[in-house]
Amino acid sequence: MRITVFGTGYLGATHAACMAELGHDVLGVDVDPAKLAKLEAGEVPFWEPGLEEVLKRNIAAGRLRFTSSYEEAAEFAEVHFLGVGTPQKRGEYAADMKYVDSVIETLAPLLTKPAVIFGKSTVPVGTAERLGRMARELAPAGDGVEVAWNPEFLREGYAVKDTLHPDRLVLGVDRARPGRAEELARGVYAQLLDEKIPFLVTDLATAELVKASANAFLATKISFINAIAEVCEAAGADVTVLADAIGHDERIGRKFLNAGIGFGGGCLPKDIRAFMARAGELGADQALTFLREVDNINMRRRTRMVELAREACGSLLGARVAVLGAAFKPDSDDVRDSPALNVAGQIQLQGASVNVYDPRAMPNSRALFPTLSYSSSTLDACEGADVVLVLTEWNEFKELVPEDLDDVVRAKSLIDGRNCLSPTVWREAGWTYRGLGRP
Ligand SMILES: NC(=O)c1ccc[n+]([C@@H]2O[C@H](COP(=O)([O-])OP(=O)(O)OC[C@H]3O[C@@H](n4cnc5c(N)ncnc54)[C@H](O)[C@@H]3O)[C@@H](O)[C@H]2O)c1
Ligand SMILES: O=c1ccn([C@@H]2O[C@H](COP(=O)(O)OP(=O)(O)O[C@H]3O[C@H](CO)[C@@H](O)[C@H](O)[C@H]3O)[C@@H](O)[C@H]2O)c(=O)[nH]1
Repeated sequence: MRITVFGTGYLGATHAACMAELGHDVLGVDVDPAKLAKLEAGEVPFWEPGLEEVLKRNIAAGRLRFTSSYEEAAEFAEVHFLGVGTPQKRGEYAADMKYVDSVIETLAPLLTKPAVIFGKSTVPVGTAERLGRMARELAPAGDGVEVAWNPEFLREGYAVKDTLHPDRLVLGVDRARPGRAEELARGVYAQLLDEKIPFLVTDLATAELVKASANAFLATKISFINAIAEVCEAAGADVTVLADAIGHDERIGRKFLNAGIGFGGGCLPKDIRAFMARAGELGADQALTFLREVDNINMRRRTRMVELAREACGSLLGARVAVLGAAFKPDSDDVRDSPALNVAGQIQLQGASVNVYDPRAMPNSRALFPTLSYSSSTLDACEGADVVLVLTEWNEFKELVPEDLDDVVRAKSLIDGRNCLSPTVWREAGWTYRGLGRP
C-alpha cells in the first residue's frame, strides 16, 4: 500500500521506516529541511537502536522516501498518518495543538480524492472528531475524507521492536460516519494481524483516552514506588527489595517499579498534564486530581537528589560534581524534560561546578543546557569530583566498578539516582554509597 507519514521525529521516522519494512511504499513528510536531508541520506537524526538499519534497507529497496511537499504527499497516497508533536503549551498544562492543526489545514485542501488520515500523535480527547470536521470542510473531496485515531505506544530505545511487534493495535473510528478506516488499517497492519497481535476497534474518544490513560497509569506506577521510596528513606527500608517482593504478585507486576529520580521525556510528564487539563475542560477535573500528586512526587525526587548531593559535599558552593547521564532514559538521546539535566542544572545554580557525560545525548544536552560543562568520557567527568551522581542507567554506568574511579575522584562518594549499582560492592571498596529509597 502507499502510505504517507506527516512528522518524521521519534515517532514518525520510526513509523515510516517500519511501515516500509512491512512492505509498503512510504513517503515521510516534514517541515524541517535539515531533518529531511539526514533521513534522505539514510541517517537517523536521533539515537534509536536498530532504526538506522531499517531506514537504510528500505531507502535502498526504493520503498521509503522523504519530502517537504504536501502536494506530492496528497497525490501519493490515500492513507496518511499524522505523527507531529503535541508539546505542553508554554505556561499551561494543556497540549499545544498547533502542529497537528497545521497538518490538517495544509493537507485537507489538497485532498481531491477520498482519503483516510490516521492520527498517531497523543492528543486531548475530542481532537479526532474536531479534526474530522475540519478536514471534511476544507477538502475538495468533502465527506470522502475520514479522520481515524491509531494511538502509538512505542517506547524510545525499543521503538523498532515496539512498532513491528506491538502489544496491541488500537483504532478509533468515527461511529457516526462508517467509512474505510478499519479496512485500510487492516491492510496496513495485515502482517501484524496475521501474527495475532490484538486489534481493538473503538470509537474515536475511547481510542484517544486509551493512550492518555496508558501513560497516566505508567506515570502513576512510577510515582507510587517513588512515594514508597520516600517512606523507605524515613524508615531505613530498601525500596528495591520491596519492589521485587510486591512485583512477584502478578496483579502488581515488577515492571515500572524502579524507584529513582523519576520519569521525564517527551511523553509522560506532558501527557499527564494535558490529560488533567482536558478533564478540567470537560468538567471532570475532580477525576484526575491524583495526577497532580503523581507529578508532585515525581518532581520531589529531583529535589531530593539535589539535597543528597548537597549533604555529600557539605555545601554545593565551589563543589565539583560529576553527572553520569543526561538522557531521560538509557538507549535514547532524548533530553526533553530530562530528570538528569534538571538535577544537573539545579546543582549548578547552587554554585557547584557540574561536569556531565552521556554516551549519546551530548549534542542535545549542549543545545538545551549550554551553560553546563560537558566531558567526553566517564573518567573526564569524574576527574577531581567531590561526588559522582549516576542519573541515567546506561549499561556503561551500570558496569562501573570502584577501581575505575578510585584514582580519579577527589572524594569516594557516589549517589545512585537510578538504584542501578550494588551498594555492597561500592561500600566494600571504601566508597560512600547513597541510593534513593535504600539504606
Ligand atoms: N517519542 C515517542 O516515543 C512517542 C511515542 C508515542 C507517541 N508519541 C507522540 O507522538 C507525537 C510526536 O512525538 P515525537 O516524539 O515524534 O516528536 P518530535 O518533536 O520528535 O517530532 C515531531 C516532528 O513533526 C515535525 N513537524 C512539525 N510540524 C509539522 C508539519 N506541519 N508538517 C510536517 N511535519 C511537522 C517536526 O519537524 C518534527 O520532526 C507526540 O504527540 C507524542 O506525544 C511519541
Ligand atoms: O520503573 C521505571 C520506569 C521508567 N522510569 C522513567 O520513566 C520515564 C519514561 O520511561 P519509558 O516509559 O520507558 O519511556 P518513553 O519512551 O517515554 O515511553 C512512554 O511514553 C511513550 C510516549 O507516549 C509511550 O508510547 C510509551 O508506551 C511509554 O512507556 C523515563 O524517564 C524512565 O527513566 C522510571 O523512573 N522508573
